[in-house]
Amino acid sequence: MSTLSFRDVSLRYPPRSGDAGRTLPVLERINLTLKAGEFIVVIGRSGSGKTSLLNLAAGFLTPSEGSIEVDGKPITGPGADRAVVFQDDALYPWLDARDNVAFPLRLRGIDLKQRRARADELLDLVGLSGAGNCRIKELSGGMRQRVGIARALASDPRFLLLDEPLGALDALTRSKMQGFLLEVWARSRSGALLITHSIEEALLLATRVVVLSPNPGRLAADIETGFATDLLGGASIGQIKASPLYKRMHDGLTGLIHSTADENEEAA
Ligand SMILES: Nc1ncnc2c1ncn2[C@@H]1O[C@H](COP(=O)(O)OP(=O)(O)OP(=O)(O)O)[C@@H](O)[C@H]1O
Repeated sequence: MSTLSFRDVSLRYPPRSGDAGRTLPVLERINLTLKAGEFIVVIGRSGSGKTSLLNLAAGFLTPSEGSIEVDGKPITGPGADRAVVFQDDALYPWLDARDNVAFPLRLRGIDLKQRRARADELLDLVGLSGAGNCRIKELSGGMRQRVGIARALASDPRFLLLDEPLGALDALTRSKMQGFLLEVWARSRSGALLITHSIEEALLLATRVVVLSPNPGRLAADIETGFATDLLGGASIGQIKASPLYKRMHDGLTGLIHSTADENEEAA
């Protein structure tokens, strides 16, 4: 089974202007393993280092200490085994939906006919059959995010890294997309690491919720949850949110995030 592991990972950013040459410790001694078939959602206060954590997993950043490993092998940069989806869909506006999805296959040298056929399969999977010829500007925000997810799946990644992918959507579309994302992940059998500000989203999507405390970011909690399995099994979001267990966990996480101390604030 594939694993993506943070081993004693610390990250410091170079000094910012006005910081008198001091580096900024952002993450400290993170130990975390994401397995294929798991859906880890990371929450924490603003600035706790969530995006930095995801960028490290993607290989866009290099740890100051420690290592990030896929199946025990340290990563040295981005790779096709890890696909990233951002809040801003980052699609290519000069390509239609099909060619956006097919783009990673083009980079792998797969011929035009084959990659377009695969792109159409992926567009079917994300519920966009028939939208292949659409220009990106003709698609709604939710549709664009689905094209982004289809594109991420094109390289058959072992890990999906999702940075607030639903953050820019209206409440109704977001709620629909949560169910959809869960189904796509379950079918792909990949490991997912998602960042969100929403405790509700974390509880509905995660098999594990990880809480980061700020300044520097440390793991404050790592909690297994079963609501995603309930959703996939046919329970409605309303049923889940009405359950006493959901309410207890929501209250517990809210309290935990508010109580996570910012060392700078404590010292002030
Ligand atoms: N490129 C950078 N150079 C210097 N400092 C940075 C850089 N990127 C982020 N930071 C700082 O690192 C800290 C963590 O940022 P990060 O974006 O990882 O947190 P976050 O938890 O994702 O925040 P938010 O919830 O607000 O998106 C913040 O103090 C931020 O100002």
